[in-house]
Amino acid sequence: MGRPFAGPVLSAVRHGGRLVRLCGRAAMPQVWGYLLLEILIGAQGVAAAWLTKAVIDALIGRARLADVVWPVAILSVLGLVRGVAPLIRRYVVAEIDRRAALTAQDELFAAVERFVGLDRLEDPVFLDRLRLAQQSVTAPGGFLEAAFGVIRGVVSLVGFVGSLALISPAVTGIVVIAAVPGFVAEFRVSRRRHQMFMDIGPAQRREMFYANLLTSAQAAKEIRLFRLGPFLRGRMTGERRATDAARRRLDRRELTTQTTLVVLSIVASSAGLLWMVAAAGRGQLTIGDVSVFIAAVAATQSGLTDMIVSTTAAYQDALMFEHYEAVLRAAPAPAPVPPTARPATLPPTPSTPPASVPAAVPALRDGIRLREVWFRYSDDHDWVLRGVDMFIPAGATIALIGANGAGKSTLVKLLCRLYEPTRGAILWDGTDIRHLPPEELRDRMGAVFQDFMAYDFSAADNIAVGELSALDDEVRLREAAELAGVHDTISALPRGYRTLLTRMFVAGPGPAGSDVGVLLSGGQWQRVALARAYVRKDRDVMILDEPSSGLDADTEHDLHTRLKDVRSGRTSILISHRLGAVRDADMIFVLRDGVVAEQGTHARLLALDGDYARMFGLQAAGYQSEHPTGERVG
Ligand SMILES: Nc1ncnc2c1ncn2[C@@H]1O[C@H](COP(=O)(O)OP(=O)(O)OP(=O)(O)O)[C@@H](O)[C@H]1O
Repeated sequence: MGRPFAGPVLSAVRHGGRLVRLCGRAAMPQVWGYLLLEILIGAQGVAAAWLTKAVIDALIGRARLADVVWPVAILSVLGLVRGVAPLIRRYVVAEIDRRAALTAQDELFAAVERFVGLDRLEDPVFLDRLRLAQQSVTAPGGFLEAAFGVIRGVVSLVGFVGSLALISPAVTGIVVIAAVPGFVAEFRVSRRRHQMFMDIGPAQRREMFYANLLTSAQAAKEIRLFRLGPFLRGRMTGERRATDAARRRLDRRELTTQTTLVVLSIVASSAGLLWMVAAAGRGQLTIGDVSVFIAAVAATQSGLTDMIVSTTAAYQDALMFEHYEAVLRAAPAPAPVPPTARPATLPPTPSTPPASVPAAVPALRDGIRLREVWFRYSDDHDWVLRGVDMFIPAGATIALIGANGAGKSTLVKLLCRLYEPTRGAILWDGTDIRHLPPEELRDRMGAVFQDFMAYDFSAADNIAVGELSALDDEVRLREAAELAGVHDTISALPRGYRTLLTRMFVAGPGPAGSDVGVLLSGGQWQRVALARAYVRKDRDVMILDEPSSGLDADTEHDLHTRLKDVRSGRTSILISHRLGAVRDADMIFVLRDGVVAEQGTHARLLALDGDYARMFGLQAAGYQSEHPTGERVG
């Protein structure tokens, strides 16, 4: 075995060891029980063969019935073991699978949660690895089944090969040596299969994307209207055909390998049979010997084949588990959580505590400074920010404006530490936010993002996700909804705040006949997202990225007047294309070409007669021309 073969095998052994430890952590008694069962199943075959020989030889030697009672009784017990043990084994493996998969899934998602920013979740290589990691732990018991199958095979083979060797060392050698090429070939196929899984990852992800699109209610409007169905189906099946072709190539290789293995073993067993017939003819073997020999050759061959299949399956699972370990390794180590600081969670509390750190971010006193901030999403992307200098005074309401793609949303994502500046720094009262615990920093902020989430939860839960401590606090939820102007809408729903804002998970009509999921309009959803931000209105910094784009004129006006009262004395960052909505801000920043091109109050920027004045003039002119009386508006 050369280095290129030994390296992956050793690494698979290491990963396999960790996979066993994972199963042990999740279901230790079951793992031990399973191992004992496999040893028992492996040993019973050999014992049965020798007991059968004893019975046959005794009967041929005209022994009394009493002499064979015990061997026959033990044979019956062994028969029972052979029948029942596999059933128990199936149950135990399923139980190990359930427990270990639960632990592994929780650990995996806890690790994903610990990544500070979003960059990993936007990295296709990482996403492929994550998918393989998820796949690798859907049935961790599968690895044990394969690995313990090898142990069972070893126990059984040692017995049968030993028995065979007692009768004919030469035949034993032939049978064992005939299996070696199969072993090596199967390992090679295994490695290729693992590589194939990696290679087809992107195509599988695209296929999944098309499949989800074709069944998404949101996408259905455009798919029906533009008749996109056949086009998307064509792309989906195209991806499937490509992955199927890769699988087929490998299946053919495996078929060739396994056929060769079977032919080799049949040749070996035929040679053994010939020898045995000749030896029995010469009177060198008893009938009992013949029975043991036939059982041993058959068992050795099938045992070797099973071992090859089990070993390569275990090898394959261990290689796949490497992806799970890589994700866990890449995630920052979990920080200890003070027992009292544990937040309420939605949905039910995971068994592993979420990453958190002791409070270390002080309330904002002076302000947030962006110092020469440069940013691009990756080395392959263009610069979005090219040296932004900006000071956001504590307690002020500031507005960010600029053309589409100017980098406004990017800038606020940097403030939340969802990405790190490529160069420069963001200072929270003079401290670089990279030195602050991200969870604590985010705890000091509230936000409505442009692409806010519409969760398939109830209305109450949809607001409470902004502040989980308010989950059961109807007064706070209602207050937030009132501020966002959505209380009346929610109250009028069939189950008020407990109405599901989705039709995905409705279980059917309840006693009141009102268990219907309700779909909200775009503007209503936006108000729910606003309520989600308002429920944490006491936070130091509130970010509202296009909070009013879907709102009607009355609500938009309401939102901005209320925001001032609600946030008075607290820092707010407002992004909007409707300049009328931001004119009252204490400071307006205009982003252009990756830098702050203009800054000042509304009046100052108008006086400056730059971009802001031009854009404001355009919008104001639009309103004026539409005004029925022709009077000035603004
Ligand atoms: N996750 C991302 N990965 C790569 N590029 C991105 C990502 N998000 C945004 N961009 C790019 O960064 C640039 C700035 O985007 P950003 O969303 O910050 O602009 P914006 O000023 O908020 O625009 P808009 O007014 O249209 O909302 C755009 O060119 C966009 O394509």
